Amino acid sequence: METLLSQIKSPADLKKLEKKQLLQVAAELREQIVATVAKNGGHLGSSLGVVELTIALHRVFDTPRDHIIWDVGHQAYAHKLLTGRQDQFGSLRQFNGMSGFPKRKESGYDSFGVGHSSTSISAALGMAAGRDICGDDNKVVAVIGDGSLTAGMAFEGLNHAGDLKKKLVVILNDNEMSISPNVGALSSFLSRKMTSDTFIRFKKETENLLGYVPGIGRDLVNLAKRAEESLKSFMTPGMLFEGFGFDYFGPIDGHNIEELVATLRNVAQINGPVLLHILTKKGKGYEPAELNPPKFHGVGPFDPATGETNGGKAGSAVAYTKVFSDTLIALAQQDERIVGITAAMAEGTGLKKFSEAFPERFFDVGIAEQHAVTFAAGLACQGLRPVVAIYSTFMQRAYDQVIHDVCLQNLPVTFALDRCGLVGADGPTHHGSFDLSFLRHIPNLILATPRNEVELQRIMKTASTVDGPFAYRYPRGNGVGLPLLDEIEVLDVGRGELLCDGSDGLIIAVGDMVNEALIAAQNLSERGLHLAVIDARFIKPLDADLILSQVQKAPFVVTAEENSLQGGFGSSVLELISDAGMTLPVERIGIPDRFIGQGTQAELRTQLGLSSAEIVKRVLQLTPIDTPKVQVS
Ligand SMILES: Cc1ncc(C[n+]2csc(CCOP(=O)(O)OP(=O)(O)O)c2C)c(N)n1
Ligand SMILES: CC(=O)[C@@H](O)[C@H](O)COP(=O)(O)O
Ligand SMILES: [Mg+2]
Repeated sequence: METLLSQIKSPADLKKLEKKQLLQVAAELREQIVATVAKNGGHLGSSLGVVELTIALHRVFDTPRDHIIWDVGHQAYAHKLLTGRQDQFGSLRQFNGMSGFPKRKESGYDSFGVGHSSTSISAALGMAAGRDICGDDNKVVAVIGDGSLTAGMAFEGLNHAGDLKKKLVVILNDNEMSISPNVGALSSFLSRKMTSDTFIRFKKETENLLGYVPGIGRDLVNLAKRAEESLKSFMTPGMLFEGFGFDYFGPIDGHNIEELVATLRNVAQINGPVLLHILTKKGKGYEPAELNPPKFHGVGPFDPATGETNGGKAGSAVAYTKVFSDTLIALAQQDERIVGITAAMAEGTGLKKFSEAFPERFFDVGIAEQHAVTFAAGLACQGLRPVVAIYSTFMQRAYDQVIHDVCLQNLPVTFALDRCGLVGADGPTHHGSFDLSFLRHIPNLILATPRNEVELQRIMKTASTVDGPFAYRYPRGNGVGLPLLDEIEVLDVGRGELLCDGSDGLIIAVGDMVNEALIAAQNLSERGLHLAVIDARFIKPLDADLILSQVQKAPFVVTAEENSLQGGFGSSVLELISDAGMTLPVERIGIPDRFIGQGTQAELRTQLGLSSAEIVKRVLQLTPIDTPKVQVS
């Protein structure tokens, strides 16, 4: 039977439907989203939570002339399905397939590209201001979640919007969840917990105070009691947004399409900034996601009938995140100065376990990477040893804080950068391709990356002994399967490791690429070429003695890293060689100077030549003609 959804080729078709048919569209959208995410993995709960909102938005607004800007964009699956992309939806998050986030290149309906949080209000305000300069009259709507509203950037946008007074609709999608339950005073305020707490305290204090007034005390108390109800209704989340110069409406039920449509029609007419507060349930309509929102925030393939995932990858190797998590707990047991900080990623970074082991020494600061770093600097000033666990891509947000607040003052803050290099299906917004480049030139900062899980343990232990800033980065996925250490040794800072000797050429690698280098060296030695392999381990300080001593004997150097070639590890080796006055051919393997798409990590690494095969190929290109003729595998 043909579904209603399949008849919707664009929002114009949605507008033609009867009101009563919209519930069926909502159900069909949910079915399609669950079926596709169950196969491909993706951000399920957030998308299910805004199905009704998405229908209402495309009913009321004239998209794409009117702009909808989705914050983070992980909730935009229904939007994609209603805007002419049903045929491609099966390729969601696949190699060369549809992006999991709004992307301007993908569709004219995706008004703003996104993946990182809290940009929607600023972008929408820019569009509204641009519209007015150009004399247009299209409408602009930002949709932001309560989690994303915890970032300073969202408030920078609100602050400016209240000043510019442009015609702009901001929809606050409040489900009381970030990835984990949302945190912070703002979250309490929105959920009215603060309203009632504050109110009760206010009431008690007032009663006490008034009760003491001689003669008329009791009357005043009674008067105050009569004012109670109006006072209560006065203390709403609206006060906050009205303070920013917005007209506030809500909260309304974000799953009631009729109410949403009617309210949106009204707020769309208001000639200034408006905030519409809607209440939704993350995972709405799919029970496993409603019951366990963190699991279904971003989930791998699962059985749609039960919600069961396969419980992790086959094999004995442990995920780097878990190694980080367990090792940090072990280190913190020995050193009570260690505290853990996350910016709303307790699950993803593995700090959840730390928070259970050391609740007093753990901080979830909300989606506030900049604050996380400066907060850590403050803790370090107090003699503590903060470990800030942030995905490489999100650390981009806190660049100045790393330099100005931590490194300039040489404070002992450790940065644990998970998801370095290529992360896979989240694609270009989330690859951690740039961290070596944006960190390696910062004075005082030590920068290291492990080739396997045991090395991660050693680097972590080393970081815990250093009295200054230290960053280490490790990839998404599993280690190589080594048994973990109970006794972890401290490394010499800046000391690399010669893993394989040879004089026919030199490969210097970091991170996972060291393992590829070893495979390549083995392959080449079977062909009669004997290459030395160095695991530089520290990108800063580089092990100049080791590297230059090997460079002296080598006819050429190949560097390998899973980081942007621009200003990355290979560049640092080039600088070292040049500064030493040496000249020899240097080939650099790494991520090229463009944004990399989505796919599995394996697909992307093959596409970009981040592999032993590519190292072999480059070596053979550099090797003099009279070496044995060999086949490139
Ligand atoms: C700068 C940045 N930090 C962290 C993240 C990771 N992240 C993605 S969604 C999310 C929670 C968003 O919560 P909310 O805005 O309330 O949306 P919901 O998932 O509840 O719909 C987080 C922390 C991100 N995308 N960008
Ligand atoms: C949308 C977002 O930013 C996060 O949900 C991110 O996708 C998580 O990535 P991991 O799945 O690697 O934890
Ligand atoms: Mg939320």
